[in-house]
Amino acid sequence: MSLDRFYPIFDHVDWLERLVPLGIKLVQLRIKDRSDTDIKAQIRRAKKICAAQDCTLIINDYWKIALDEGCAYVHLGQEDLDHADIAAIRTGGMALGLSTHDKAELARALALSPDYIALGPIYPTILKKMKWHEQGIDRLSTWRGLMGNTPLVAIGGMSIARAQGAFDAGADCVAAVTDITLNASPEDRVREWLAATR
Ligand SMILES: Cc1ncc(COP(=O)(O)OP(=O)(O)O)c(N)n1
Ligand SMILES: Cc1nc(C(=O)O)sc1CCOP(=O)(O)O
Ligand SMILES: [Mg+2]
Repeated sequence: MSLDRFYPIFDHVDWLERLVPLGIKLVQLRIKDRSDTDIKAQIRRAKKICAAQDCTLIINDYWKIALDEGCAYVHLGQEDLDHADIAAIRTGGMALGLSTHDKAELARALALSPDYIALGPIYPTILKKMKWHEQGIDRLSTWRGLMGNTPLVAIGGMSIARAQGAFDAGADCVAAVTDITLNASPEDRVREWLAATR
């Protein structure tokens, strides 16, 4: 399954309702600190929105709810992996994306034959506090060389101006959060991303 080159990430389904119809073909719902009932309701809405727009929906963290709700794709970080049932995810037919930040994490991820691997933070991020220093663009080339044909996602401090450098270094796809959500016009920003990555 090939990934669209533009991979926006949002923390509430309201963002998907507003922005996916602009032409987004790959999106992550990254909900934090909500009840299971609320998460389930948001996932149900997100599935409808994405199905109507032919957009691939990736659910962050909540692999069990995603499985129960018939979702097609989940994203897990290294801590999430400690508690996830990978066999259940695979038996349930879900595709799997994984986060990596160093070579040990990359080896762990590759052993699970994921559908993509994300490397971050490529640049400093203001979204969340991370123990990882910025990786830099060159690290994407290192990952590319170690990953065979597994798709590579660049994340962390990404912007349109920085995207081409990530692609040139070997990324297949660029993920972004605050470049869109903190923009004065998220709609215009999404249109700009789409134009720059198509
Ligand atoms: C595409 C993509 N890459 C990395 C992450 C981060 O996942 P994780 O390390 O589990 O951290 P949280 O996003 O859960 O805070 C991601 N969500 N998506
Ligand atoms: C959620 C997330 N994961 C990262 C990682 O490196 O694993 S960086 C990141 C935040 C991305 O947000 P922004 O585009 O606003 O920097
Ligand atoms: Mg996570």
